[in-house]
Amino acid sequence: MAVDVTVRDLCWGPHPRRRIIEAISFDVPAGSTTVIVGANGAGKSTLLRSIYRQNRPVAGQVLVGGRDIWQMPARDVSRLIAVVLQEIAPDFAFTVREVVAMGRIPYRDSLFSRSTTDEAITRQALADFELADFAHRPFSGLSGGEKQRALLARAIVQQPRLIVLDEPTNHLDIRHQLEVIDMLRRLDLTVLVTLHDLNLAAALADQVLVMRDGRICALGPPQATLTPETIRAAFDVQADMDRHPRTGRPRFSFDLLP
Ligand SMILES: Nc1ncnc2c1ncn2[C@@H]1O[C@H](COP(=O)(O)OP(=O)(O)OP(=O)(O)O)[C@@H](O)[C@H]1O
Repeated sequence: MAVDVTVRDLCWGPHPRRRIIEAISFDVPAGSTTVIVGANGAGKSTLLRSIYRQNRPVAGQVLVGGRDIWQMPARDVSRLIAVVLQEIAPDFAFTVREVVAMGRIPYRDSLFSRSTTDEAITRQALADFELADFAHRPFSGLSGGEKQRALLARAIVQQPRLIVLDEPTNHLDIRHQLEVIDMLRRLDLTVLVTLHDLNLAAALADQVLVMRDGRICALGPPQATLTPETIRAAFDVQADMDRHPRTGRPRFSFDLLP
């Protein structure tokens, strides 16, 4: 079951005189999708790190399902939140099946115990993500897109209530990008995701959070936030917008400012 997320007055910086994100507040209703967009260096990944319990905030709170994640044991958080990161993991000496099965670790009594439930969930995810044919190949031998799919499958077998994804479509071809968006739309989970592609963001989001220089510069449904004015303010580009013929959602093409 999905959980809601509340972020209040969140600030983080590497040392007291340098803040990278400042006074970030927003709510993500249970089961909804919030897409974070912003220029390179705007602070998107830094914001996510405080939400999935990597960077302890210097001020503010992150509540997931009403609980402050910085007051919870790490193991409990790992049953609540799954993370798919932008950096492809270094070349593990593991097979694809082993990498996907790692998502079950928060449910194991010991690192090496494995239940038949773990096996069944892992097998299903390998099939759902079209990874069954690669299951026994080394993870390191996969293409960038195949690795990304394996890391998504690992997040899903974790059976989280909230999934946090940093640029999950980065290495994917257009069909696999659309499949990831479609999968995220169908998940019965709360989704928090950064995307650089504003057309994908508009297609997926219930809510868009636009960041600029470590702060929120727009927050709300895509029709209200992904406007040429906001895009110009956040990215310094000119955006021409029309509506998608089937969904009515915003659709863009871009140019450098004259
Ligand atoms: N631990 C750190 N120490 C110092 N600076 C940091 C640290 N972490 C992040 N930064 C800086 O904070 C800024 C925001 O980085 P962040 O990775 O959050 O941006 P982003 O919006 O995710 O960018 P991109 O779209 O390029 O992935 C960058 O200038 C980065 O160098």
